[in-house]
Amino acid sequence: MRSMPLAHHAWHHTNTWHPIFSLAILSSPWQHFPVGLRSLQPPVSFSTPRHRRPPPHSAAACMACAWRASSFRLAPLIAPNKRHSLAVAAAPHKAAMAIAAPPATIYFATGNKKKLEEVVAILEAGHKLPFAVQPAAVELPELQGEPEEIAAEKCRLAADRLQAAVMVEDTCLCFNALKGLPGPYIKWFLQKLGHDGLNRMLAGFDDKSAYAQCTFAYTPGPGCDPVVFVGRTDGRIVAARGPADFGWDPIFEPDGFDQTYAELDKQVKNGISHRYRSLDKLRAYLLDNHAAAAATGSGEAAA
Ligand SMILES: O=c1[nH]c(=O)c2ncn([C@@H]3O[C@H](COP(=O)(O)OP(=O)(O)OP(=O)(O)O)[C@@H](O)[C@H]3O)c2[nH]1
Ligand SMILES: [Mg+2]
Repeated sequence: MRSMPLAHHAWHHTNTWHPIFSLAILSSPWQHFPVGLRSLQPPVSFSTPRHRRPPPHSAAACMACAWRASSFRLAPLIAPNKRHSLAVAAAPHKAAMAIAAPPATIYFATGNKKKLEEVVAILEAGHKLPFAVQPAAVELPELQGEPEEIAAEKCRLAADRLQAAVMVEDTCLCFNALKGLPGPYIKWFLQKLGHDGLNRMLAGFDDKSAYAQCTFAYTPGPGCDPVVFVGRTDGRIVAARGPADFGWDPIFEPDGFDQTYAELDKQVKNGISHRYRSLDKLRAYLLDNHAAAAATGSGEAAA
């Protein structure tokens, strides 16, 4: 342990499980998920460090850590939590390592077809990516906590399930009068209350302002801590207008428009949406890493 570089020490020993996730998972539909996910139920995985290699391992031998090192140096837009900051601050040996190129295929794991449609449209409309993004229909648990932590954990679970590079997103609808609620719990509020009920939640408030927030998380593979990117679009909650084929689109009117998300042309929504804003940051991050890896000659994208 004494010979373990400080960054690795920080990595392995600050990467502890937040109890709120264990509670969420124990009390969620998680229990019914297929074997790949079930095998991760507490206490097996969640009480143990998330890095699968027994610490301490050689930093040079760990491409996962090499990737992390490059991502921390190259992506100031990432919203690092305390653990990340610690790892970044204490990563001198990592900085010396080669930059790993993004994998050739990244899976977008979601159980929501409408999200998938928008992600595909947003990616197709922007800079061409030097790697493939493939959909993976994976049912992921609805976790509790802060949006960044929820997205990161979804990402870890999906990467474990698919044994691949994965991106996921988690979407919030936040009412300012309710200090950000329903936030990440909007799915349940929408299911139980519908558009009218969501409007009625604000009946006693003058402030109808709200924001839609999307948090993308990406990991190059199982065992690697995800990086997260947050995008937000401000607006207000209105009586439902427009097609009701995607969630709460009919009751969210983005600032600067007199149409709801549902009424807006899809291309317009995909140019201003919370999803566009976070996915655009992830795209920039992946392109930067790809360019940096190419510049250092550290390699072709791995399969
Ligand atoms: O009107 C909408 N416009 C959007 O742009 C949008 N994005 C997500 N949603 C809904 O908000 C909840 C998020 O929950 P969520 O992030 O957990 O998604 P999900 O469970 O459907 O899929 P996933 O978690 O498998 O990816 C779910 O009810 C989604 O249908 C949206 N509704
Ligand atoms: Mg979900």
